[in-house]
Amino acid sequence: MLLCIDCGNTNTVFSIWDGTQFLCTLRTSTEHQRTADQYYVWYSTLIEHHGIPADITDVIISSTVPRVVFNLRVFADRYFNTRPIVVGKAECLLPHDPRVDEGTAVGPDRLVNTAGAFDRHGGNLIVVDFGTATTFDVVAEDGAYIGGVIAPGVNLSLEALHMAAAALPHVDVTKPPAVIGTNTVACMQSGIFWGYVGLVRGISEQIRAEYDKPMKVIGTGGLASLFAQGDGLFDTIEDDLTMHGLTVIHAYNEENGAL
Ligand SMILES: Nc1ncnc2c1ncn2[C@@H]1O[C@H](COP(=O)(O)OP(=O)(O)O)[C@@H](O)[C@H]1O
Ligand SMILES: CC(C)(COP(=O)(O)O)[C@@H](O)C(=O)NCCC(=O)O
Ligand SMILES: [K+]
Repeated sequence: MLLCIDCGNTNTVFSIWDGTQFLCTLRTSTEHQRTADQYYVWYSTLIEHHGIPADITDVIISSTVPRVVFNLRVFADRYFNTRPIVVGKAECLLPHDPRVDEGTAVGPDRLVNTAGAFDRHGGNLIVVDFGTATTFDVVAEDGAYIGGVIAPGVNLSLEALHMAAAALPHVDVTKPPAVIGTNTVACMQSGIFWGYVGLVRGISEQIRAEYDKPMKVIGTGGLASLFAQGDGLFDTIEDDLTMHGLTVIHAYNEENGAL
């Protein structure tokens, strides 16, 4: 079985792929001090709790935080006796190489989203990922990542508002009942929710105009389903897109003898 690890700047997600389906998905906060042993204590406790028959033979890692990769490699080696493939490293083949400015280190999460989305939908796509940052990944006709947009994440923007303004409280992201807020919290929620709806709609439209071919828009990441309520933003929402991309890249490496 394959253990897929997607480490973002906020959360690290583990998912076990049995070749047909994901058996479980475990989420922990991303902390660069966490050791291989700490990962295992957390992982094995939950696996046992859920009664998952997990016989891990392979591990694939995508991490937007370079510092955590060392301990995740040790974790794979010590507890599963396997050498993981790490997306973005030379050892990991990609179905399509990105076409970006020379010297650009594209976020591995974006390469993985690209591979996952192309596998499901073919080319000419915009993938919108609501993570710590809100990213737009443009997938060309042939499946290559050709660039995109990086905007501040939804929670990051709310947090910045709270930190910078003495009278603004900490609030949760939610869809407010109206655009015109009649109290402070409602005003902030409106600014964030409708602000991001406008951002996603506007940027998607501008990408489409620049790209000049019909494109599908796919939403993913923790908050995508909330923004799906902002009608017509996405053609589809796929919460498991990054995990699916990891299985696609793993299979590609296996087929091409890189494992
Ligand atoms: N279902 C959810 N509802 C509300 N907030 C969420 C949900 N899932 C994730 N978040 C928040 O969205 C932000 C991005 O989360 P995540 O997608 O895990 O980011 P990353 O991949 O960058 O680690 C975090 O601040 C997280 O707390
Ligand atoms: C843009 C990101 C911070 C998004 O990370 P996330 O929100 O998933 O934690 C990450 O993809 C990254 O560090 N990218 C490197 C720069 C680039 O992709 O061009
Ligand atoms: K992400």
